[in-house]
Amino acid sequence: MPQSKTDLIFSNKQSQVKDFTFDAQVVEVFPDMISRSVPGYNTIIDTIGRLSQHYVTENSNVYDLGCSLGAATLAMRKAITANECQIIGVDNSPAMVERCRMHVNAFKGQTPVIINEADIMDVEIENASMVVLNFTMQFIEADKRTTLINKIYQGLNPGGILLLSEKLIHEDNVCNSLLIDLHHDFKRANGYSELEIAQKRTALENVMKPDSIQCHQNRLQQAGFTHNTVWFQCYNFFSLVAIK
Ligand SMILES: Nc1ncnc2c1ncn2[C@@H]1O[C@H](C[S@+](CC[C@H]([NH3+])C(=O)[O-])CC(=O)[O-])[C@@H](O)[C@H]1O
Ligand SMILES: O=C(O)C(=O)Cc1ccccc1
Repeated sequence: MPQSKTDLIFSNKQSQVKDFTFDAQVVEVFPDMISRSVPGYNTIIDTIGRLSQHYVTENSNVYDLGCSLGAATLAMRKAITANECQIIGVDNSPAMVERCRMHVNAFKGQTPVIINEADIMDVEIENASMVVLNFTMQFIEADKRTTLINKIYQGLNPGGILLLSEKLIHEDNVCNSLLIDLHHDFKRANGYSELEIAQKRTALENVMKPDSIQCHQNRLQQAGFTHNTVWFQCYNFFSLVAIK
């Protein structure tokens, strides 16, 4: 990923903090924002690449839903060894899609990549060996999440894998506060001020609604996934894999 500008979006006091959107201003600083805000982000991207090497099969589709600037797509394109497959990245932010296409075109790779500007709720999933939802489902309305996971299950081939990463809430209030405090410490250690932390929290309040790990696992089981395991957790962020 090319060098990114420093995220200063929430550094000045705003009289009214607006709901967070993935606009051109966010795109400009996104790599810096996500790596300073999400513990383990780079580990997760590396692991997505590793998993794609194992799970992506010949003549199949690979989906990166909510692909942002294409970090997961590029990690998979580097790692995939199977022939005749394609990666389909999807994002509904025009600014993200434009920059993502630039990133994808800046590197060469064996596996073809298509970046579609669309709502992931409208995308058909078919003949998939791997689907990535890396910190995207938390932005989908809660009542649509079951439909989305069911659609992914239906579109996966037997043996196919879903990688799902999300911010989480802990069902126990004391543990939940502890995890949030540790996340805020992490942000402070990465140079964010109290004002930046507080204003971003307000901006995300209406647009990002995390579920508990238990809620995610129940949804996956109800969709038909018989195997799933959390492979990563740091504070209130986790990543799991589910296999059909
Ligand atoms: N309904 C939707 N349809 C399509 N895209 C959507 C939708 N809702 C949100 N998005 C898109 O989902 C992405 C979420 S960021 C994913 C990081 C990436 N996966 C990464 O591995 O770097 C996570 C974060 O910033 O916390 C944004 O680009 C939105 O435009
Ligand atoms: O910053 C946060 O608190 C997050 O939850 C992570 C994040 C990262 C990038 C955009 C939106 C949320």
